[in-house]
Amino acid sequence: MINVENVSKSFTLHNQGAAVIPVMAEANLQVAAGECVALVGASGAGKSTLMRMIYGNYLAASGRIMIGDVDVAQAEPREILQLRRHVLGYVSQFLRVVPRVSTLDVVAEPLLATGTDRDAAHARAKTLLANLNIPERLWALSPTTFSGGEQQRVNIARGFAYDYPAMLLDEPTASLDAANREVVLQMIEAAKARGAAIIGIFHDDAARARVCDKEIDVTGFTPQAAA
Ligand SMILES: Nc1ncnc2c1ncn2[C@@H]1O[C@H](COP(=O)(O)OP(=O)(O)OP(=O)(O)O)[C@@H](O)[C@H]1O
Repeated sequence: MINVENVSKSFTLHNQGAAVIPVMAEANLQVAAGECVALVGASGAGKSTLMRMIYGNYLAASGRIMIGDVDVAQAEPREILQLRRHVLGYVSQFLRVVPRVSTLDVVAEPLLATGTDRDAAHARAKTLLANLNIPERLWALSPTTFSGGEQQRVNIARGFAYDYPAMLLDEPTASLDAANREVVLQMIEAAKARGAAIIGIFHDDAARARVCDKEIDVTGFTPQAAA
């Protein structure tokens, strides 16, 4: 489902004399449907950079990033938006929300955007919010004023609302209490069981060992190591 082939990346620091910093070379990675692959490697090794390239936030300098039959490294912005709506989900650590939109609508939005009717979308959103222990009195409020942990759980509910065939998870269990961590791990297991291809960054070793089928050490993609 996800195929990363010979991807490289460098950053040009325009505010520092246009210095070019190569950060990745010859990155290769395959994730089948129903499989979860963990990106591992020391801080600064390039886990987030690789994930951002797969999501299309950073442009790869070369190589192919196939999500189904779309090459994210070559796709037009319009195709990337379409891919993100129907195929590729991304659960970041932080919630980015438009003020004044209710929590229920924030969570239901990916379903409404893909044609689910309002009642069914809201029913699904309510189930997710209840499972993630967000008190019902908060559902009509914007999550802008919620605690860090509440915002993270709203973000997870939103990220899992639509059944994406491919998902990117950036530390989905960071700063969750034990009960909510367990809920999220079960959500990841359920996503795998329905056939989602998942790439995750997990600093929680036990969580990674439980839900991931293999680990890819991105240190192997640093330009010096690949040369
Ligand atoms: N926007 C950017 N501009 C310049 N350099 C960047 C940029 N983003 C990342 N880098 C550099 O790329 C390298 C990889 O960073 P990245 O954030 O991908 O590492 P990471 O493995 O996710 O680290 P951590 O575990 O600390 O989050 C680092 O040397 C970083 O300084």
